[in-house]
Amino acid sequence: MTESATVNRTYKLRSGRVTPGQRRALGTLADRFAIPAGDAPLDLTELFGRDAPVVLEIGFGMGGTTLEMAQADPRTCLIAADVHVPGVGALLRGVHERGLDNVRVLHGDGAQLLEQRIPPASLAGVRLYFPDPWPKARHHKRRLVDARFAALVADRLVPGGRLHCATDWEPYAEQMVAVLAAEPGLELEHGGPVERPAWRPETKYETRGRAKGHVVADIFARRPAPASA
Ligand SMILES: C[S@@+](CC[C@H](N)C(=O)[O-])C[C@H]1O[C@@H](n2cnc3c(N)ncnc32)[C@H](O)[C@@H]1O
Repeated sequence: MTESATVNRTYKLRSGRVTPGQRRALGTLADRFAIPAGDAPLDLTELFGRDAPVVLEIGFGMGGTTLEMAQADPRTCLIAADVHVPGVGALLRGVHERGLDNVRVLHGDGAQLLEQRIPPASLAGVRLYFPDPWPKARHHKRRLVDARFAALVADRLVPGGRLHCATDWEPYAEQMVAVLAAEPGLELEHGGPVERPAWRPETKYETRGRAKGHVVADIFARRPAPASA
């Protein structure tokens, strides 16, 4: 994987223990549900076989909440990216078992996909649920949400499109609020974190964070829609 110009770190593809079911899914379902390889910008209408709002989720983990949200809202198409092999296998399997036709899966860096293959003004939403918090100061530069990421998201959202972040790491929530508020192409909604909306199921990582007493923040920023005449 080449280094992205947008994000100041390279994410390595992560292996981990893959179950036989995940392995089968990786072998047999990728042709149907994976993002086609290559560098060319994606034609999102062609990718899903229809013209529909498309949302990108970066870092879906094992994909449980991704499946729930895709099933609950079949009119929205979802591109789900993660670097972790078992999670990709689990999501491919879940998409097949639930008969979902509104999910496509990338085994790779979601920020790089956003930068290199998602056309400007094409996404209805970007979701980032519990990105790695990189708590040590010397690792803060690896955090996904920084000024360059905010500018990239602003460019790829349609007017009125929304970035939705969630984190249980308070200093990262503060960083998110600061960089999103400073991005001229985005409007921070509510001025700061809010409680989890009912339509976002609790994620696996979030459950662990709550068990440790962490406070969870949901943060929304919108690309402003042009004022109507
Ligand atoms: C802390 S986990 C959270 C997973 C899930 N969203 C949850 O809340 O349970 C972060 C996830 O992001 C993935 N990840 C980190 N950087 C990524 C990137 N640049 N592109 C895609 N996935 C990434 C990791 O592999 C991991 O699955």
